Amino acid sequence: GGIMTGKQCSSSSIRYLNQSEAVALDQDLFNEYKFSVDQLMELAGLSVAMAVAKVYPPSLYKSSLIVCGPGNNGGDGLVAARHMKLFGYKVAVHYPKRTPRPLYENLLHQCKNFGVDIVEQLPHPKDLINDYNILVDALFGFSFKPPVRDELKPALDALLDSGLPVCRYSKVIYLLFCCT
Ligand SMILES: NC(=O)C1=CN([C@@H]2O[C@H](COP(=O)(O)OP(=O)(O)OC[C@H]3O[C@@H](n4cnc5c(N)ncnc54)[C@H](OP(=O)(O)O)[C@@H]3O)[C@@H](O)[C@H]2O)[C@@H](O)CC1
Repeated sequence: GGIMTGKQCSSSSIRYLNQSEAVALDQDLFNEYKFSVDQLMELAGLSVAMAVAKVYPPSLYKSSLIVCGPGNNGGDGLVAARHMKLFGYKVAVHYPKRTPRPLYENLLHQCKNFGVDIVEQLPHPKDLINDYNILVDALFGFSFKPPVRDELKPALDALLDSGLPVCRYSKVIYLLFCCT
């Protein structure tokens, strides 16, 4: 049995997964439950958008910036961007390192078609506050190996140094939404 087996979701049993548990859960979802990557990514991104909207409603935090990394975590961010746009946010995506795979290319295409603004060059972290009310961290998931390489350092600095609220997420979010 995998990590999902026999687990009940109740508020008292909710806790964060560590990196190896998140990887194991992923393997369970693929191998035992036969989910596809796009299915899981759509569920993850929608859950992120719903969680963000619950904590930072678009009526109060109108303008959002989602910082997307090169892997599946970045893909979750692209999905979240599309849903957040539908929820009424003004949405911008910064996606500095693009992995040439149809999965990501199609998600980016969908973002553009949904009116998400693609920002190539970020302003200085301290100036982000002039344009945005919240940031969403979709830079790395469980395959991140520190230290961060130079190519993605500016994206990370934006998330660390803006002074804006930053929504961070992990697998646990969509597990919660699966269970409730
Ligand atoms: N598995 C699934 O199907 C699903 C997973 N989901 C989500 O995906 C997350 C895991 O996704 P993932 O395995 O693609 O890896 P992720 O952490 O996003 O990034 C890897 C990228 O980062 C790069 N990189 C690493 N270290 C670096 C460094 N120091 N500095 C710079 N770059 C660095 C690395 O580059 P590389 O080292 O390979 O050249 C690679 O390009 C998981 O946490 C969950 O949120 C959901 O979508 C549901 C479906």
